Amino acid sequence: MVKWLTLLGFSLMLAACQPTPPQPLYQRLGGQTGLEQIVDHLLQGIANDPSIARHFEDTDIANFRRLLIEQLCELSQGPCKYSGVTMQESHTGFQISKANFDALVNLLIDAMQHQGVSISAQNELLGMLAPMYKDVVYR
Ligand code: HEM
Repeated sequence: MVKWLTLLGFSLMLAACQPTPPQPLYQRLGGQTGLEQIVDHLLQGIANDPSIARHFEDTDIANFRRLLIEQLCELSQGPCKYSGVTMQESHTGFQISKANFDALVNLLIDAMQHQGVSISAQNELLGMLAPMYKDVVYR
């Protein structure tokens, strides 16, 4: 009996030591509220940087905000479905440069940092956005 209880005790201890799986990225970005705040901070950064803001002169910003939140939510496995057009379609004709792209990514990093998002979650999201470079720059 004592032997069984000892064994059970060890099993419970081992179970407690198992690393807990990381939360989905969506949660680590702060869920819907977190994403909204990240995007709002990013929009503020865009507004303050004339080299990026000039591209958005004719853009419906409220719609862009809604679509960007939707896209980031879907990418991070949140409960959303992106309803916008492809990255290639939406960026064609804007002649966005590599410097523009890097500047926007830096503003996003700044926004995530401000929101207290962990470095690993930041890198995960950035890793998902990096392949979009070819669809955004010099289209
Ligand atoms: C990975 C980086 C980027 C992501 C994830 C992204 C995402 C998006 C999304 C979701 C939309 C809305 C698409 C739609 O209307 O259906 C959009 C539109 C737009 N993006 Fe980006 N974007 C990125 C980089 C950039 C950069 C670097 C610039 C310029 C500096 C830029 C300028 C624009 C503009 C001007 C529009 C609005 C186009 C319009 O008014 O129809 N984007 N982007």
